[in-house]
This record gives sequence, structure tokens and C-alpha cells, in this order.
Amino acid sequence: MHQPLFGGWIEVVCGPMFAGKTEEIIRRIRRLEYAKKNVLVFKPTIDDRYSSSEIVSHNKTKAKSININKAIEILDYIKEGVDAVVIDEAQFLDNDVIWVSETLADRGIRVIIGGLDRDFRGEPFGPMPQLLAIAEFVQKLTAVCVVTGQPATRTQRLINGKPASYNDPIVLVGASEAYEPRSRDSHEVRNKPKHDE
Ligand SMILES: Nc1ncnc2c1ncn2[C@@H]1O[C@H](COP(=O)(O)OP(=O)(O)O)[C@@H](O)[C@H]1O
Ligand SMILES: Cc1cn([C@H]2C[C@H](O)[C@@H](COP(=O)(O)O)O2)c(=O)[nH]c1=O
Ligand SMILES: [Zn+2]
Repeated sequence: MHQPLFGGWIEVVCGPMFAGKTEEIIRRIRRLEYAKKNVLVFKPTIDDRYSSSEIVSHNKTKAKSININKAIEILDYIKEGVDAVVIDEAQFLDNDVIWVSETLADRGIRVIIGGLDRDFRGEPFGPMPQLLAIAEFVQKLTAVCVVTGQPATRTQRLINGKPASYNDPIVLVGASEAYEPRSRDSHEVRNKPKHDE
């Protein structure tokens, strides 16, 4: 595999839905392209929301991507001369994405990861906590809360207009028909267990 002169690293862009994670990742991809770098973009197959062959932001900026079902599949695409690997919607991937990212960065590749830090319950989502821990660089973005107008750090899931229940399935691919960005004080989860005092 590619042995570059300079070290690689891991960057994570996280935050709630509508915070601009995908836009920010596409901005980084474009800059790498201007620099004539060889970039590979991946997303989990489950994310077929706007396109099955592109990462697409809520305001429809897009970049070509490769679908993967498991993180380890990324390694099949790594050939001599790959400069950067981008993974969007990393919250949906298995925990292998952690060592795969480390392996790529150790081999001199810039790894750019986008994903939700929290699920609709407000709890850490999939491999994101570990990815945040191992990353050299982290950008936590916020959206605008549709209730308070304050920075939104959480994602509200609404089912038939009502807050989803804590026990609902964690994975539900969707956009504004089921989700909206909310600040801490306006985020609601039905049946959420209370912590002991
Ligand atoms: N309440 C909101 N706050 C911020 N952006 C919003 C909001 N509702 C819709 N948007 C749109 O979402 C875009 C960000 O989309 P995207 O990059 O796909 O976000 P993410 O990947 O974090 O879900 C914004 O540029 C804006 O056009
Ligand atoms: C909060 C939450 C979200 N999802 C899904 C919904 C979307 O398909 C993606 C997030 O996409 P974005 O680029 O961040 O807008 O994740 C989910 O399955 N479960 C959740 O709890
Ligand atoms: Zn996104």
C-alpha cells in the first residue's frame, strides 16, 4: 500500500441533522480535488435517502460516492496513490470503521468522517464516540433549532407529529418528514429513563 512522505490523520465532522456535516465534507472534497488529490468517498448502502450513488446534502449539493455494507470493504479500494478517504453517515457503520480509519491514517491517508454524534434519543450513535476519541481533528457543527432559534445540538424524531419513544428503533433513514434540529431544552424523547439522583 501507498507509503507517502507525510503522515495521515483522522478528521471527524459531527453534529445533529441539518447542521451542515455533508456540506462541509463536500467542501473538503472539492478543495482536495483542486489540489489534484486522489479522493475516495464512501457511504453505507442503507443511506439511500436522496441518491444511491452520491452523498447529498439537504440543500442538494452532492459528490459521487461508493456504497459499502461493511467498513472493511473500504480496504478493497485502497490502491497506490490514494490521498484521502471520506466516509459520510459513519454512524451506520460497524465498529470495524475504527481500526480501518486508524490503519488508513497510519498509512499516510487523510481520513474525513461525517456522522451523527447522537441518535434521536440524544445518546451516542454507533461507532461515533470511538471515532471522536481517535480523531486528530473534530468539528462539532450545530443547526438552528426550529423551536427556540438557538444552536441545535440534537435531532428530534417526530412520528405523526409526536416525539418518538425511547424504545423505537434507532435506525430510521429520513429527512425533514421525520426529523428536525432542536436545542437541548426543546428536545423531547417519550419514555426516556430518568437517571438516578
Ligand atoms: N434548521 C436548520 N438549521 C440549519 N440548516 C438547515 C435547517 N433546516 C434546513 N437546513 C438546511 O440544511 C443544510 C445542511 O444540510 P447538510 O449538509 O445535509 O446537513 P447534515 O449533513 O448535517 O444533516 C443547510 O445548509 C440548510 O440549507
Ligand atoms: C437522529 C437519527 C437519524 N437517523 C438517520 C436519518 C438520516 O437518514 C441520517 C442522518 O443524516 P444527516 O446527513 O445527518 O442529515 O440518519 C437515524 O437512523 N436514527 C436517528 O436516531
Ligand atoms: Zn449529512
